[in-house]
Amino acid sequence: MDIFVCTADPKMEPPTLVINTVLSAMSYNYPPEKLSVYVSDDGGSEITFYALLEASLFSKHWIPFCKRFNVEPRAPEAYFSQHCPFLDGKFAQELLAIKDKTVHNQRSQLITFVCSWKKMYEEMKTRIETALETGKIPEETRKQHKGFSEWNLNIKKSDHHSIVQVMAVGILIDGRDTSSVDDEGSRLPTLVYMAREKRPNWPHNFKAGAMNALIRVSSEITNAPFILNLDCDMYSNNADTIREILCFFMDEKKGAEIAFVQFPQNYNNKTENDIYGNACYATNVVELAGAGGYGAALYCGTGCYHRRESLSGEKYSKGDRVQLNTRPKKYEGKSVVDLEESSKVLASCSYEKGTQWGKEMGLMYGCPVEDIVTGLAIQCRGWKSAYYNPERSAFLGLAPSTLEVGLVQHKRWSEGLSQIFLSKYCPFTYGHGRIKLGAQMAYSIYLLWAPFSLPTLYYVIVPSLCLLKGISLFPEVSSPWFLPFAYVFVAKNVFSVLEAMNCGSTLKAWWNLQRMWLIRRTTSYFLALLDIFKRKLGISEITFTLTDKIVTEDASKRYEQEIMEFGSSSLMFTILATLALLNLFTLVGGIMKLFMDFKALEHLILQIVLCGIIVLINLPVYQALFIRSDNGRIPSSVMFKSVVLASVLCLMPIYYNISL
Ligand SMILES: O=c1ccn([C@@H]2O[C@H](COP(=O)(O)OP(=O)(O)O[C@H]3O[C@H](CO)[C@@H](O)[C@H](O)[C@H]3O)[C@@H](O)[C@H]2O)c(=O)[nH]1
Ligand SMILES: [Mn+2]
Repeated sequence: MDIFVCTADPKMEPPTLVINTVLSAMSYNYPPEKLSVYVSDDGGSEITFYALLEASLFSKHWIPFCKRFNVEPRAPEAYFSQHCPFLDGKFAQELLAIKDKTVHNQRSQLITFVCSWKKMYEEMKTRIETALETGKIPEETRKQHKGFSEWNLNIKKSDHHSIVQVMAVGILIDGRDTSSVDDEGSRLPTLVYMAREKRPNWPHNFKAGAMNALIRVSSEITNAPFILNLDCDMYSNNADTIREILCFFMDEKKGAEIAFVQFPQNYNNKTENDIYGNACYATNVVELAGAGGYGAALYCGTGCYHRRESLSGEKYSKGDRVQLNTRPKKYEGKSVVDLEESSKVLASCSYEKGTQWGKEMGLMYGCPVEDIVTGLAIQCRGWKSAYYNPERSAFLGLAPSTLEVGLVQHKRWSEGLSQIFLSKYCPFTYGHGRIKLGAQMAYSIYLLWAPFSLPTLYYVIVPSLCLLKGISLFPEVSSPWFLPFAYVFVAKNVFSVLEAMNCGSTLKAWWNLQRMWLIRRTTSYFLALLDIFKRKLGISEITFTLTDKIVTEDASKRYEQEIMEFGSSSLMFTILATLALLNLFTLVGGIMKLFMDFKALEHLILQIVLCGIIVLINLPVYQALFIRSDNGRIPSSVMFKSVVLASVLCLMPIYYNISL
């Protein structure tokens, strides 16, 4: 099993986060000589390399501890934060009360261990954080690994990751080496650091480029038949997952056709009522599982186990039974230095020139959601994929904890997804005859996110403006045509609430999700749609805005209290505040009109209901505009712009023609 962990920027993705993921992956319950962890560092940062060196030393104590006491989760930060009560006075009292001697001894031994490893972990964390702040690595450590010499020549600063010219492959632990053992004398898994070469004039293809370099480098070093792909913020939360997924791949009847097994993205920082709609209750339990039912689970970029052949571009053909134990082991007999040197060639910019990498081989280039399009292409090459959502989350990651970060992420996603729909990979054409119709449709509900912004914008602008002018758009209450409208509205929402609650959501979380859908569709998806057109016209290029994994203490407090975070003058906030105000103005205007002419209620009722719901859903926006005074409120410049824009919209004359 080769495990790939991708990271791209030591400031936005702190090295301590990366090593937590790495340590959790290294301590899987799986034979260490068959387990390797590869870290791709697109930031080319010496500090990340240093952090990994620290982690490799820490792992010698951590792995045997985890295995001996069978602890979970095995990411130290998460473990210590969950087991803090362990160390307080109450626990000591409970310990005294345990009569059984063996249990008592075991418990007290565990506590001694936890205390000493926690201290050791905290010290290591401080060293790494100091190194990150000062940009300096202790001289002592520098001497410990020749890998640091890579940073002597070319770069001083790793901030400019697009001009970073470091190329390094450092094998920090060589799993073949019988002398690299942990505290208890057991072998350690292999640990490799890779920073592929980057040059200003070569496209580096973001995460897809990093993954492809990892596929090649790992094939040179360990060449395991299965690959687990993790983002740097997603730690393993269950040490037995590898053994579980092997049941899919090695199933006598159906195993051979399985290309990958995808787990849902779950988060360890989610709050009770999921203010930013990250938890995806119904998506994880119903939608993705449904696609998996068609043998076409979507590849979601992290928490996914792959069969190496399928990821490298091979087609599935019936009767092809891969002999897992007879794979060529190219690395046998080669020294670490040789392996590092030969891997560097594979991680260089020019290696892919004139090859099929990024097209037929590896992850696909040219799309900001490389994961989804690659998964679809693999399925169209005849493979099947499975979706697995066990009771205990297999992985836990970090969900965006501010509104802006979440919206930027959705913009990238919706842009990439709709780009697939408009490309030759459109599931209805490319997938025709290759994947089932149900699977094509399952893909399309995501691929059409961006265009869905248009009807949503229509519904939040036009009916409200017409209400203000007294123009009726929907059937009157007494008309038989009123029924279908009312039915669709009620049935859709009742169903949606029941479904969400059934999947573990709370009522408030469902309501919050409705707000997020409204906001996403009118901001992220709309802007994504504009960018898609710009790209079609050749005006803009594809980008990948990294999701920031750290927030200020102040903002993270508000996140825990589920108070929406605005606090910047992003264009998206101007749009959402304008729409919220527009509906507030039109609702007030509409109601005033009713006071003058009560009979109008009959034909304006649906618009009033619609406008009223939009206002209700936007309550946190009005609070952020007018009531709140903390740093997360909507800045006054945005407020000013949106008041002007909403008023202009209200004053706009509307010409209409009733021909009925
Ligand atoms: O040039 C890059 C950019 C990103 N990454 C890594 O890619 C991962 C995902 O980036 P992130 O900013 O966290 O994006 P998310 O939106 O949170 O990621 C989701 O969406 C992406 C596609 O848009 C997928 O690649 C991810 O796997 C999936 O988790 C992270 O580990 C990054 O370090 C790189 O290695 N190189
Ligand atoms: Mn992420």
